[in-house]
Amino acid sequence: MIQVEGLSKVFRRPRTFSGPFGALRTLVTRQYEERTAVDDVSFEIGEGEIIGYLGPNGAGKSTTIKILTGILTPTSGTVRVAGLVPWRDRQANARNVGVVFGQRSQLWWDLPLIESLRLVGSLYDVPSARFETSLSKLRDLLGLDEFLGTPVRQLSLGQRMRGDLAAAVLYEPPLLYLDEPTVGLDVLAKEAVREFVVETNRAGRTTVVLTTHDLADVEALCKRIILIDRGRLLFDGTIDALVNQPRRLVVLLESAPEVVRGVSRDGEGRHVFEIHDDLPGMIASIAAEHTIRDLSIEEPDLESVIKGIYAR
Ligand SMILES: Nc1ncnc2c1ncn2[C@@H]1O[C@H](COP(=O)(O)OP(=O)(O)OP(=O)(O)O)[C@@H](O)[C@H]1O
Repeated sequence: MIQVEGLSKVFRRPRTFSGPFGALRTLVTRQYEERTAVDDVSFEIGEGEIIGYLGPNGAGKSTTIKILTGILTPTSGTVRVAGLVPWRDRQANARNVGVVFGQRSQLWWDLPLIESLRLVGSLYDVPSARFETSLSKLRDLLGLDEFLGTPVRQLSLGQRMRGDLAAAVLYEPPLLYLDEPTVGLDVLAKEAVREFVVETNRAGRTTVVLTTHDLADVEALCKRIILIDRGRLLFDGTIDALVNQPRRLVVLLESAPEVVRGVSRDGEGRHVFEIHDDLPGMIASIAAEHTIRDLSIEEPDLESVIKGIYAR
């Protein structure tokens, strides 16, 4: 469904000067600085997958999504989305994709939700019978009835998000980009969004690319994740492969030596050992040479594993 090969995006913006006459200096010097937002990234996403596209703030996630939706042109690399080059075939590509940005609505602020949905239907040339069937399914699935006649600006965040989701899938695109779809929502509303994504993916084999900082979304929805940081791809694989790592023994020693059994002290003065077999034997051999102040056993969880990858 999506093929990305050697994708890079470098932004070039005027260098700004501060201080007295800074604005004038910015104007007259015309110096530019470059920022590489996406740096030689390659991946493939198959039909029907739900992928978590993750990274810390400024990692390059939105820039990648903007390239995949055709809003931005890359500096180099090749991209195919359902066989199309998104920035060249922008209109055809737009028909293949639904997009939801959690931080801002795509709906018409002053129109009742139903009118916004009708407009989306006509913009995407959805025949009226198909529109009505699709709308009636979405009314059930997203519980739209109680606020279909309400202007979008009066909707609560959770209602607005349900409206945005409906607009994104009304024309049944094979591909859905969700950018922080649960940001700011309460627990129940988050759950409703996740159920909707699972159902949409299941019913129409819709491919979903999800960017989020909420790892509960990722654990609920994605089998596979792609991690990027500072524009570079750090990991591409299943969550199972990430989390299925040895448990760890964390030890705080009285004398805090630099190295114990080949393991260096970390920034918090702890020694962290991978547990492969005989845990009591491991503890006994450490205790034979050092006084143990504290010890604990850590199960690998997605958050700590991801933090570990970012820290590398
Ligand atoms: N239009 C632009 N002009 C210049 N620099 C930009 C532009 N858009 C993004 N950047 C820079 O590119 C880098 C990647 O930004 P991007 O928005 O893709 O990150 P992100 O992973 O989506 O972050 P977040 O999680 O905070 O939304 C950042 O350093 C950002 O400042």
